[in-house]
Amino acid sequence: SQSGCSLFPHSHYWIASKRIVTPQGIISGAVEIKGGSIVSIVKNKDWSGKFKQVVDYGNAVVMPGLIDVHAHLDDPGRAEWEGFPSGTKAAAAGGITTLIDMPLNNFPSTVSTETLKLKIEAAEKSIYVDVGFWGGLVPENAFNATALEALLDAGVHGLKSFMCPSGINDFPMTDARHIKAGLSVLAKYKRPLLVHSEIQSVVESHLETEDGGGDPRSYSTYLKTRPPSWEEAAVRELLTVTKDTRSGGPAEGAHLHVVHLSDASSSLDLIKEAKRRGDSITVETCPHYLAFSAEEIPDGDTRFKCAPPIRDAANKEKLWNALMEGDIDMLSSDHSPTVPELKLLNDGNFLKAWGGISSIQFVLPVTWSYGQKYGITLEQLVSWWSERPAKLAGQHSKGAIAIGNHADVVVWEPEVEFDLNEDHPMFVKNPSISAYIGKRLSGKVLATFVRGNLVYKEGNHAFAACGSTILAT
Ligand SMILES: NC(=O)NC(NC(N)=O)C(=O)[O-]
Ligand SMILES: [Zn+2]
Ligand SMILES: [Zn+2]
Repeated sequence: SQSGCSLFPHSHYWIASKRIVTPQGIISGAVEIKGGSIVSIVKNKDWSGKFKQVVDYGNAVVMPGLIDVHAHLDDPGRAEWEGFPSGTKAAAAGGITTLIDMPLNNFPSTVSTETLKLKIEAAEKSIYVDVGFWGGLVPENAFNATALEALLDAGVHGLKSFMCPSGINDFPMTDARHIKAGLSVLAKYKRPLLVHSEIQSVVESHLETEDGGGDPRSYSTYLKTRPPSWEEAAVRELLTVTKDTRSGGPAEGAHLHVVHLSDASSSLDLIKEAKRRGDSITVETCPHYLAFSAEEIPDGDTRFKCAPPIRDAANKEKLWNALMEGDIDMLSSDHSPTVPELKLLNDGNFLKAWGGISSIQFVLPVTWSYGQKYGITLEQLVSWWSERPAKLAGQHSKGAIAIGNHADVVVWEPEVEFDLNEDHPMFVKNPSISAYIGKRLSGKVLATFVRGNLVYKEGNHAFAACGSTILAT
């Protein structure tokens, strides 16, 4: 390790624990790390006392670092909303070792080789974890295969598009024709298309432009403006093109990933059906849809505003069931912060406030804490937060504690509870806008290693930002 990159600057050492989560099960033993990679994994009886550089974490859990495939770090252009330094410090403090940054909310949006270059320049030397990039699929480039290929050649891991207005002027929405064209290019690269799946219906959008038909400080007013039928309409439309991804189809090799599913009813049923038919499709949901329900969102508390919206408690139960059944494939943060002024916290107007939940540092304890009721296991956490996200983002050397993989590791204590208040070290730029502040959670991150560098330890970060930008090849 270069000096300053690690709080434990050794290039050859062992991480020991009684609970190491591996693809072969949970073992008691040690993980040998050399030159930033995992070189061996040994069971307790085989190693005790033999090695010199051992960090023994006792009963704390050692598992692969989380991979967040959906984060908006807003850099360059809107770094006051988050930015690479604070966003990746928060990620490291939350046990996330890799994140894939979304192509919008930064300015300019990442939709070309030139704008990707700006992203990479902004990220270099200012990231504490590994960071990759999604590129934007927008009307301007969708029918221009040369431009899309250039963007994919330049290293984006796949593309992202919106089927409704994104709220960002230089990131317009796409329709099924654009998506079909994008998929045919992605097929050659075997990379995915991620889609924000809501289609604004004329009648209901009318409500939003008016006053929502009710008190704008009441969450139910906002909820009515984005009904589940918006998600259902989008998924239905998407499925007209995902059949191209089937084996032997014109876009075989491409993959469609539905981001931040909130509707656990018709939209999910359609996705399940498409999977059964052999379409290459996956779906994620986010901790805020699993933690909160519409009924409990206080009037005027716009920290909870996001799109698609958090729905009722019955829907939340269905989301958990779908996750436990394997119908929802993975989790992501959809960390989408802004400055407190745009959340309109004083005004409390749900119709006008910025939509997006600030969460990146908290997703591990949130998933764990709210999942207790459903009996979630450490292996499921790893599957939802590491293994499957790694696969989606084409990160074959990440996502598992396995020999040959990058030494990307989170060490945490599932049983330790804490209050998310001013006493808890927080690294997101604008913590006041996070819906999780004030909650009591279980699951404290002790240490985070990225490629063998101890980048975070009990409230402290490594002196230097030595995360890598990861480009698809
Ligand atoms: N422009 C945004 O970042 N929007 C985000 N906002 C949310 N989720 O409320 C998103 O992912 O759609
Ligand atoms: Zn979205
Ligand atoms: Zn998002």
